[in-house]
Amino acid sequence: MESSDNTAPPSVPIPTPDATTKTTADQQQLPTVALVESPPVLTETMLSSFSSDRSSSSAFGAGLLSTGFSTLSTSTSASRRSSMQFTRHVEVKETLDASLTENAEGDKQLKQYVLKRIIGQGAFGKVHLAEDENTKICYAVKEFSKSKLRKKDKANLFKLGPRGRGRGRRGPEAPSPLSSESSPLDLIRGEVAILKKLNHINIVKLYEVLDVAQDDSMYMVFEFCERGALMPVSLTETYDNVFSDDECRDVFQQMVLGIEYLHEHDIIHRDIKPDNLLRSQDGTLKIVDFGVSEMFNKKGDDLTKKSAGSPAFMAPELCRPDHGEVSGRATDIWSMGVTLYCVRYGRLPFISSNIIDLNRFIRDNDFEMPGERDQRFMNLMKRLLEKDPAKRITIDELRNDPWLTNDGREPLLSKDENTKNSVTEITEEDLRGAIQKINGLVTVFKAIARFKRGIKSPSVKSSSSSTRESKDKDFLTPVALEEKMQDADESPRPSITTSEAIVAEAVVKAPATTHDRTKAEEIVAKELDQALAKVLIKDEEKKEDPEFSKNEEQEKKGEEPEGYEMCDMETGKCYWVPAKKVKSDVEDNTKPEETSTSVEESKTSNPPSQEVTKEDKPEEAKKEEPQGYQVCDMETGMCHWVPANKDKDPPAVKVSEVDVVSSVETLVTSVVAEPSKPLAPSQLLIMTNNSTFSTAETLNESFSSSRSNTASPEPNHPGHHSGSSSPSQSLSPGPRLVGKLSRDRLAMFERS
Ligand SMILES: Nc1ncnc2c1ncn2[C@@H]1O[C@H](COP(=O)(O)OP(=O)(O)OP(=O)(O)O)[C@@H](O)[C@H]1O
Repeated sequence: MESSDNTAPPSVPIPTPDATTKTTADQQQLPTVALVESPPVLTETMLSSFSSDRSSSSAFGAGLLSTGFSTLSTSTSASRRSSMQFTRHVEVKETLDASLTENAEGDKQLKQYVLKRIIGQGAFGKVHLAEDENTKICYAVKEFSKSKLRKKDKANLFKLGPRGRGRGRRGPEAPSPLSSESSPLDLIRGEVAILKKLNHINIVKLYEVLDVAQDDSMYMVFEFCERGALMPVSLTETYDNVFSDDECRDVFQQMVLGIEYLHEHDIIHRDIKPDNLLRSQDGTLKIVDFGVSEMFNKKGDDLTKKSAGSPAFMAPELCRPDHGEVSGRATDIWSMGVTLYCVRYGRLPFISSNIIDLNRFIRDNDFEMPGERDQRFMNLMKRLLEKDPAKRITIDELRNDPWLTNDGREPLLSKDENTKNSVTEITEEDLRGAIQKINGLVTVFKAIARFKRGIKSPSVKSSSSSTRESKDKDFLTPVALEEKMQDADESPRPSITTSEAIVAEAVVKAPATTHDRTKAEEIVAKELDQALAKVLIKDEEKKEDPEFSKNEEQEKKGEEPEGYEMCDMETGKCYWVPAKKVKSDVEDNTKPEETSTSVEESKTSNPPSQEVTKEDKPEEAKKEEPQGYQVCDMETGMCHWVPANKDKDPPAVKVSEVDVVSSVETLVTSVVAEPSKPLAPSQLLIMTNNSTFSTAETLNESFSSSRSNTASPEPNHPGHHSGSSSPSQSLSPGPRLVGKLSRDRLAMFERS
């Protein structure tokens, strides 16, 4: 790859680990692989300022850049458009033997990077502001939980097959992270391989990848984008601090340049949204997060069947279950259109309180631009948000758009100049070399073992003891909560399900958790431990199960245990299902279920968790209307069939670890994102057998009234959408609605 070192300021050498004052014994023992000769010394922003843009470099010195967007000088944006985008290609370092130490000030330190504070939270870990102790240059260090990544990756295996595995997906020949040669870092190898190849001012620069062998974390060191994300996006609120016409144009031009560069090199980003567009101190836009990006090996090929990205930014052609192949370039352009709309108006063009309606709106509805007076902007938006991908504006057409170029007064940098820092095709060797491997399959088993140990935590108490003890505590256990609710209600009340109670219980504690996700997680983790004791197959039972013991032994020997981990594709939460159990559970599921009135009963007659498919529903096979309902977690899409018994109270819902974990995950997200509006227990999404959505509360009401009227809820065939919207459809959407949600999950909802 072309390097423009001659344009960069002189390098300040960074000491090798040996010379680093905080070198640990571990670092000395284990080799650091693939250290490169010229380490990064300056952020991309600084480099471009020094090399190509005198005005922004002086602005940097004057401290102008620490203020808001309005400080962006015209000369800076003009120079972006017209001068060469000097960037310096820096090799990405790979360090497999990093240690997390503590320095004299009590700050955590990873090699020369002193972790100063947390600046963000990603799906797989925190993002830290770090300072290089030698150069004093700041970086954003993104932490990844290996176990979370692995679970997600396994889930992707079920969902997508090997081609879709690993962050930053690519060709079918990508080695499986579970192959015998795998290392934990293989889980991000695709993303690293893509990032290593990119060299553009509007794309975040990756400097180093580090694995801390002895714990669950690995790290990616990125250039620090001082001004963070472009803007917050909310499903419910409008962001007031919208951008001026010039600022919108500047942001969009930079977006177009960055995406043109990617597309020209056959990389589809697939998750363009304001959250993934950060800004450096001088207002330079940086496209980040290549976790779901895809690189196509064949020139011009961009057809993909995959769905990824954030629902509110997804193109209409992706908003259909089982959509066929779509053009990845066109979907990126749609997302750019939604992003431009957000930047201009401070809100989303398509808004709905639930994902199914949102998808319908995106597919079928027009968007509005009330008060917009610039006809050029209106025309551009219509071409960006064109429902037919074949008619949608292309990047080449965008280059000449009257609004984007301000009628030719502010032209873009030429395509040749913009794309000349070529990306060479990622070869198999690149991919394998993206991160050097030292660990083998052992690591996989360690991760599984760790996960299992997590389930069988010694701190888990028996349900009775935990219930008794918790009465003394300042929060309610599920059982205590249930009792309390029943006391408060004169009429016999349908049994509150344990998963709801767990959520409810954590909600009780939620106000105290405020924005601190870590605290919230700690609190719910404790809750989870107790809850798991109630809902999981007991350890004793497991130990008696010869298949289970066999698996344990196999694992100890380092052999692959028989069975599989069942994972929620979105959250990556998994649990282990021994091989024999799988068979019997599936058989069990084909038999008509007894109505169970307690979690204990349901636990013995059913597997801890099974996604409900048509085949699973017992009565459907007999072509009878099934009596009962599905309980679905609106976040994960995990569903359970619960048979109804008209003469009795509605049965307690089976609860699995997956339910609990994902409920808690949803709760944590909600608590952290909207501490003032924690999820109520009734906000668990329940899909009744007439396929309308209702909350636990409305369902309970409907059962109560059906009992008093001795009439059962009208059963319709599952899968048939009534079309009527129940009041419960106005469920709180939760912050995740604008987060990532896979197409498959929506399909699952719609099929149900
Ligand atoms: N290079 C960076 N410079 C400054 N802040 C950053 C940088 N990268 C991430 N952040 C901050 O951290 C937050 C979380 O980023 P991150 O990309 O990890 O989250 P995410 O979108 O959930 O991605 P992922 O799915 O990959 O975990 C961002 O919103 C941003 O505020």
